[in-house]
Amino acid sequence: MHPDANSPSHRIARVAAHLNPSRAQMEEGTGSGLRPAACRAKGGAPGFKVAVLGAAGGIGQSLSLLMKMNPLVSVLHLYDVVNTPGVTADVSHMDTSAVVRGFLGPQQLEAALTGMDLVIIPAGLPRKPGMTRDDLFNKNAGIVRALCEGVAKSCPNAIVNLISNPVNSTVPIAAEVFKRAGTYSPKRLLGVTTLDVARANTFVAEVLGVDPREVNVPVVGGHAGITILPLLSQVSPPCSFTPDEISYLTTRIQNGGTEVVEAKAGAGSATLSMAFAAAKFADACLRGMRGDAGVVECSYVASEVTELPFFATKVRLGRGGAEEIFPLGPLNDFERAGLEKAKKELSESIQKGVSFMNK
Ligand SMILES: NC(=O)C1=CN([C@@H]2O[C@H](COP(=O)(O)OP(=O)(O)OC[C@H]3O[C@@H](n4cnc5c(N)ncnc54)[C@H](O)[C@@H]3O)[C@@H](O)[C@H]2O)C=CC1
Ligand SMILES: O=C([O-])CC(=O)C(=O)O
Repeated sequence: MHPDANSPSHRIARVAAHLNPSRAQMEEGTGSGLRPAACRAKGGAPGFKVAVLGAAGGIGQSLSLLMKMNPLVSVLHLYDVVNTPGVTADVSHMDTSAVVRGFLGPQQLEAALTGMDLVIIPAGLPRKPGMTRDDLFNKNAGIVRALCEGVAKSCPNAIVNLISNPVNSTVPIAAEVFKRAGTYSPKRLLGVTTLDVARANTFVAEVLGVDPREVNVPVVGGHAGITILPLLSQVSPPCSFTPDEISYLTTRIQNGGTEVVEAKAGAGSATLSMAFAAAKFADACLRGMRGDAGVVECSYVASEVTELPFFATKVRLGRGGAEEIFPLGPLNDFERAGLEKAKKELSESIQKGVSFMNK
């Protein structure tokens, strides 16, 4: 090191270079929060390395903020095809310990993913009023395939939290990508259905007149319309509902996404509640990866609970991802009928994802 390298003027120059990475540096991957080796502000407490793919989007920005607040995260990589320099500069000013780095465009995907422990994927188009989640398939299938190919290449052992819709089909697509790359571990691929549980907890708590934080509703099946199956007979703490309440709650939980899409009237779908749900699920994954006992969340995973290859139920999260998949438990007649309808639609969505990869 030059004898003056630690002089006040040199230190200021170093920090300034870090704070204002030029767009050219960002495009070369030399800026974007990559800290100069001699910079004192190393951050980086022990913890996990997490990447958000689609970090400049409606979900991605709030999710990046929430992951920067998570003390289990030591390094946070923000990747998108647009606007990551701004989001990265912004989030990096939060005085929490995670070191934030931004990555822009496919030529930086490899750098964004190398060394990551957990990859969260909210990249892709959201719905507009009148669309189903399946209407997003044509655009989002290719995005998910390309990003998962990047995961297989650069961080094959990372746990993946997949948010991009239609989740019922994008998770099977991701599984096929990993199988082809020879990196597939069913335990490490988790479709995020936490927002269905958050909505179910909220709406049930409203009906019961209690704090939603005290309520836990298992939601099984998948993540679209009738495939979203709240098990109101298994609510914790135990409670009972009238037939009208069951009908109202089931419909509202299944249509929660559409309720937001219509209220936003063309400006997108759930982003804030989704970022909250994704951050909650990612935190549960990180606690499991750390070795905490008894971390259980609902998730859409490879499963033998039904005859379908993928299904959402409660799973126990551990060091390797979904370590244990819990059975459905006792269902009442209403839930059994709902399950049969859900399975029919789910089966088609799974097949659609697999066929996309076999084209
Ligand atoms: N699983 C769930 O419960 C939920 C899933 N979603 C889904 O999440 C996805 C994202 O939603 P929003 O954030 O509202 O959309 P958005 O349009 O606000 O953001 C999407 C971001 O993805 C980026 N992107 C597009 N192609 C990309 C690529 N190849 N690589 C990296 N980034 C790319 C875009 O540039 C954009 O910044 C949608 O598919 C939506 O349907 C939304 C809510 C709930
Ligand atoms: O409804 C949508 O399109 C977004 C979504 O998956 C949800 O909010 O549950």
